[in-house]
Amino acid sequence: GKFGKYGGIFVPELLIPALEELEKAFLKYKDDKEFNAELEYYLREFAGRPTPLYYAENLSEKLGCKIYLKREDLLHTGAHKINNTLGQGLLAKYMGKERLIAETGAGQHGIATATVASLFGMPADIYMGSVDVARQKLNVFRMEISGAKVIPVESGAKTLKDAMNEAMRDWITNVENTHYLLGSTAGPHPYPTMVKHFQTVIGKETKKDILEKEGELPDAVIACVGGGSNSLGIFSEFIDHKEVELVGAEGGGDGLEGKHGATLSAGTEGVLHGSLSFVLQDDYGQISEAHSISAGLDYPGVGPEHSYLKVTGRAQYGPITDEEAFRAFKLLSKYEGIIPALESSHAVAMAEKYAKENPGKTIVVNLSGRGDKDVNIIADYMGVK
Ligand SMILES: CC/C=C(/N=C/c1c(COP(=O)(O)O)cnc(C)c1O)C(=O)O
Repeated sequence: GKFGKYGGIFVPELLIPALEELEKAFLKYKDDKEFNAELEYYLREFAGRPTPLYYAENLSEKLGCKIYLKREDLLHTGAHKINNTLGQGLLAKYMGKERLIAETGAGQHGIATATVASLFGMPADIYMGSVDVARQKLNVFRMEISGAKVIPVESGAKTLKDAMNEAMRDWITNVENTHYLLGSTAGPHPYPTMVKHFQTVIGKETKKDILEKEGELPDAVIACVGGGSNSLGIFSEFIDHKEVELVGAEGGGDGLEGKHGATLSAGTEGVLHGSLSFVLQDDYGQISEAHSISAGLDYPGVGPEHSYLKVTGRAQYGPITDEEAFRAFKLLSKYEGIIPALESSHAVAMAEKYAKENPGKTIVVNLSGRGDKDVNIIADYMGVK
């Protein structure tokens, strides 16, 4: 469970047996015919896969590049998160677990967990920082109407990091009957490997479609990076093709001089939530408070595989500020009639920057989610009452 030196298992002794049980089950079922037939059934009939690889004609005109959008925003529940929650939810069922818990920031992973809990007839407790409960109200309502319990977290920054702390604490107490459905490629082994595995369906579809449409691989694949799952899901199929540039857009918040969540752009090596990766920390090793207009990127850690891709130079990462993301949110809404999640807006803004420096290239942007959840944040940001 290592990516170079990154990854590993840095957890209290109490969690080791649960992680070993989970790894054993994942290795047993990941290539199992029956498991995959059932997973593919739900991905197709329930979540709505495959998603389009849409040629954004107006945006391409405007940016002077060929821009393709991978439409994970069209999935049931509105983001890529359901790829992972269907995989882990089914695995939990096969393992005989009776209860699901999860952390959430943007509420997309939360609703994707609540949705599969309803589908598989399990109770779900979703931990969510009270700051995020306030700024992603629509998703809190959706989780509760789906039968899940949203547990506000009041510790620390009251955002994603703190929600993960509480979820891990619950898991330690209830490890016998509970599966912790971790929502990104972070955390202790096997989570970074397992979550990426369930997200690689994005990259597989993208590679097939771009070859059909263009007859060759794209020049660049661009995605936003919070914990790192939608980006690894789409990067995965291109990593071995060195001619394809992989670009990650991080939450630049107020800029690198101010508060942000750009862990790979400005962080250092450290341990958080059970794995060695890059983190935002002060000189004493205390994890710093992150900030991003988008709750899903508002996280002072990042998955260990991204740390490996960064130090080996296989992928490039840069910050996109709140302001740049906000402008890209409006750009896509106005030019393509697609309202993106604020997280995904960071990838669109990064594509704009890439297009300016690389005219005439072919770019694939992972549109990880839709922006319904964010309209009140945008309205406030615009000063619209
Ligand atoms: C697991 C906590 C992250 C959440 N969301 C992260 C997110 C992200 C960033 O997460 P990653 O793909 O895992 O980097 C990108 N796009 C959308 C639409 C997101 O909602 C959540 O709680 O919904």
